[in-house]
Formats: sequence, C-alpha cells, structure tokens
Amino acid sequence: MSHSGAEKEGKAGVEVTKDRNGVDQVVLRNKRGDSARVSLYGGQVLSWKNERGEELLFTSSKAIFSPPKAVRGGIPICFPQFGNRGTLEQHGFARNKMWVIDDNPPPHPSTDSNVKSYIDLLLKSSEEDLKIWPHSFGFRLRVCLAADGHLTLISRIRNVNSKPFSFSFAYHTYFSISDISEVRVEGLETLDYLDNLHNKERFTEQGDALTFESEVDRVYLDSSNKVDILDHERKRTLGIRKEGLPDIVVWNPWEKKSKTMVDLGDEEYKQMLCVDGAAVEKPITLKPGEEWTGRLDLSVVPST
Ligand SMILES: O=P(O)(O)OC[C@H]1O[C@@H](O)[C@H](O)[C@@H](O)[C@@H]1O
Repeated sequence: MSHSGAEKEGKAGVEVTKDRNGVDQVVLRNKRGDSARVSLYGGQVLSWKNERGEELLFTSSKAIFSPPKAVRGGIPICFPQFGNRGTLEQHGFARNKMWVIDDNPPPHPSTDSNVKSYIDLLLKSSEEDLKIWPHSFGFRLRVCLAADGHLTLISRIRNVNSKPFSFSFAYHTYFSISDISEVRVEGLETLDYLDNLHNKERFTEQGDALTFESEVDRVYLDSSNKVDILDHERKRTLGIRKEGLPDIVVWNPWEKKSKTMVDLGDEEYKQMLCVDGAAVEKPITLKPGEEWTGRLDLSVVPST
C-alpha cells in the first residue's frame, strides 16, 4: 500500500511492512536514524530505537504474538478502562483490537517541515464492543517520531454517541532499563498515590526520588507533566512529558509475580519498568460531540 509519507529506507518517513504474522506494521524513521515500529494490533508501539540502534522500550522474550492481542511490552493502550476499575476486561478492549491506518491524516501542526514521520491509527466501536460498552466513540492515535528522536503519542477520543460517557486511560509504557535496582524515578516526590497492592488505599510519597526493591503497582495522582527515569548504568535519562493525563502509573511485577506470568521471563522484571501517563483516578467524561486529547512525549538524553 502507499502512504503519503512513504519514503525510501534510511530517509525520514513512513514505511508499511509485514510483521511475522503477515499483518501490516508501520515503521517510522527520521533523518538521523531513530526509528519506531507500530503494530496494528492494539495500536501498540512495539519498538523505539535511538539513532545508535539502542532499544528504549522493553518487549518480553516470552511475548505471545496472538493477533489481535497486545503483547507484553512496548506501549499498549489502556482504554476505556484502566486495570480492573470497572466491569470490562483488564485494561479495556482497545489493546486487543485491530486498528486501521488512516491514509489521509490531517497535517501535523508543526512548523518543522522535517516532521514526515507520523502515522494515524483509527479505532471505532464495533458491534461486539457496543454490547459490553454501549458508547460509540472514534479514537485517533497519532504516533510521531520527531527529527530529534522524540516519540510523541497523541490520542483523540470523540463521543459520537447521543449520550455522555466516561472512561479511564493509560499509555502503558514498558521502558527498557539496565537494572531495576539501579534506576530512579524523579518527579513523583511528595505526591499522593493509590497503592494497587494495598486495596487501592491512598498514601503519600516521601521527598526522595523513587527507587525499587520490591513489587510496585501505584497510581500517582495529579503529577506534574515532567517525570524522568534516570538510568546511570546506561548513561541515559528517559523523559516522560504529558498533557491531559493527570496521573502516572508505576508498575514492576518483581520476582514472585513474574513467575506467575506466562509471557514474562522469570528474570525479565529487572530489565523493565512501566511508567504510564494516565487518567485513572478521575475518569474523563465526554458529552455528545466532545473530544478529549491525551498527549505523551518521550525523549532520551545522555547522562553521566
Ligand atoms: O497483565 P496486564 O493485564 O497487561 O497488566 C499488567 C499490569 O499493568 C499495570 O498497569 C497495572 O497497574 C497492574 O496491576 C497490572 O498487573
């Protein structure tokens, strides 16, 4: 198929290739050699590599590729429900649906004419979804790889129903890290959080950067729009910037839980950390015709 942004390999642009199951997959590239790969299953970003070819997202070696289900890793989209906070399947149905490419997306509102590397994926409610969640929506997910390597995800969700509806949402982002015991997260100090390991009770984070020595499953509330993962061993800092997403979910299953997960290696929890831009505590409500935008901007910078 052709796409307006399609260019030759090595240049900035969009390429549509086939994945191991013969299904279309999108590869975004910029001029300096960063790249990102987006699956049509679940609208899931599966890979984001910097110009040196280093993978910045984690995907499990035990990931199960069973279309159209999301795989363990990358950035699954949690919509219209986060976790088990509702009657739907865990994390909602969007991550387990086949999305479609919009061949004529609206232009990117950027003054940078180098921004050719973006794709819009679309998801609409199917008859099947309407039986379990009777609200018609239109979901446009833009994935954009900027000239400087930033990966931006913009979700626009529109109510095309005649009644209001509410949803929760997360970009469930699995970052690739050197070692969970060595990294720290800055930007969540002194915030309140709901602890999923303690019946969603509310606690307050202390003044220090977050470090890890056991399972963590928390929703940090009303966080600032700037959170960083400092990975001293890899000499890099992963930056998370967000808009329209008040909360940050932090998750690492640690050793015991990992052993119960068929699609995660027993030791792989050491190489992953989920830090999700999310809207969980206060669901988003859309009136008929209204649209919501949630934006995530990921960057990586060298550090000492
Ligand atoms: O196994 P799943 O459905 O992909 O969920 C993984 C984890 O996702 C996290 O976001 C949740 O906070 C955890 O509670 C959950 O275990």
